[in-house]
Amino acid sequence: MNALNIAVLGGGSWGTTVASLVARNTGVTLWARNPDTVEEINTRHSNERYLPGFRLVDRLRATNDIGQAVRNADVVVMGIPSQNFRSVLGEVKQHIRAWVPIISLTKGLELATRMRMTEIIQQVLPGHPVGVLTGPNLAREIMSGQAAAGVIAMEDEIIVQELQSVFKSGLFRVYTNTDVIGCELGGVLKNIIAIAVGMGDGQGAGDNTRAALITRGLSEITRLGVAMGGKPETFAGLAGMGDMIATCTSPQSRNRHVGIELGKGRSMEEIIEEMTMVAEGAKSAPAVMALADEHGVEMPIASDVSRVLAGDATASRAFRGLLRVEAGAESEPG
Ligand SMILES: NC(=O)c1ccc[n+]([C@@H]2O[C@H](COP(=O)([O-])OP(=O)(O)OC[C@H]3O[C@@H](n4cnc5c(N)ncnc54)[C@H](O)[C@@H]3O)[C@@H](O)[C@H]2O)c1
Ligand SMILES: O=P(O)(O)OC[C@H](O)CO
Repeated sequence: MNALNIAVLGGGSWGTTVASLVARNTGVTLWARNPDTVEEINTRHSNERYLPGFRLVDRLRATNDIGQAVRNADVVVMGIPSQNFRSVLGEVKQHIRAWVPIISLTKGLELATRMRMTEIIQQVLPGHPVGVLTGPNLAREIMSGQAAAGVIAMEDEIIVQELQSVFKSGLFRVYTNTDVIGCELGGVLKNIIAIAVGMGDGQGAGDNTRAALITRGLSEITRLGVAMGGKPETFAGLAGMGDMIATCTSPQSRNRHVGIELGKGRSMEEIIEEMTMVAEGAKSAPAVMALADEHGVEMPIASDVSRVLAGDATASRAFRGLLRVEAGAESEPG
């Protein structure tokens, strides 16, 4: 048992899952903005809206007072979707103690600035050690007790090893990595490829097609990730290939779900209206394309997905285009 106080912010699927996992190891306060969610977690040990049918660890405590969660925290964990991340950090700033590490669970970019979440943390709260917890980690599968592996990435080799023991548990194996940029971008960029794979699946594409999209998708996200400062080997690990496989093949993935519905010919408005949870790839796609332009990286799959998301192409046209592209050497884009 650790003696650290951990604040997990965000009472959605992943924030609640991580808080429940960590509560097996040490004290956790989960901050959720919805008072009903807080009441339900504290009295019934469940969060039915996001994790239906699952029981949370009894000793997990929730609050809707962010100051109460953050004031005595030794580590702050951010499970807030990317477009609201900065505003919540602004509230964190009013309560956090000096040098407390901040770990992001979020797999998106801020649309207005194209920034990664760890960049936003460094901007809003300079001096705090920053990191990400990422990898092939579908919340409901972890809640159901299936074995999984993740990665905690921080630049400081000593702090990252200390935090590894906060997050790991019997069936959740946590590896360390010092490539924060690569690990963070692996989680962000795979979401767009999962939408592409979903678009194919929604149109009845085969297993060979899915494998081609995943493999070519991995190569284009690696090119951008490396251009932005990530290490190539990170994209072959859990945060890259691992998360690509989980997200592109799981019926639980929200990003793949968006792609499937687009593939069936539905509009983004209809799809989003029916979803209660976030699909980060749909939000971050324009920022990803702007970064690809800025770094001179060709991303044909992401570019077609972006056009469909923006309503500038239909999924069936884009998908036919993806398969029609003239093939060159395997090491080249396209
Ligand atoms: N669900 C997963 O399996 C999973 C796994 C790994 C990473 N992630 C990532 O974790 C992040 C969070 O995803 P999730 O699955 O928990 O999403 P979710 O849609 O299940 O829940 C999001 C939560 O954030 C809360 N929220 C949104 N804006 C807020 C604000 N301004 N203040 C306070 N709370 C706010 C919502 O009320 C909701 O409780 C995403 O970036 C996602 O990509 C999710
Ligand atoms: O449900 P998704 O598509 O947001 O994916 C969840 C996680 O990122 C999988 O690791």
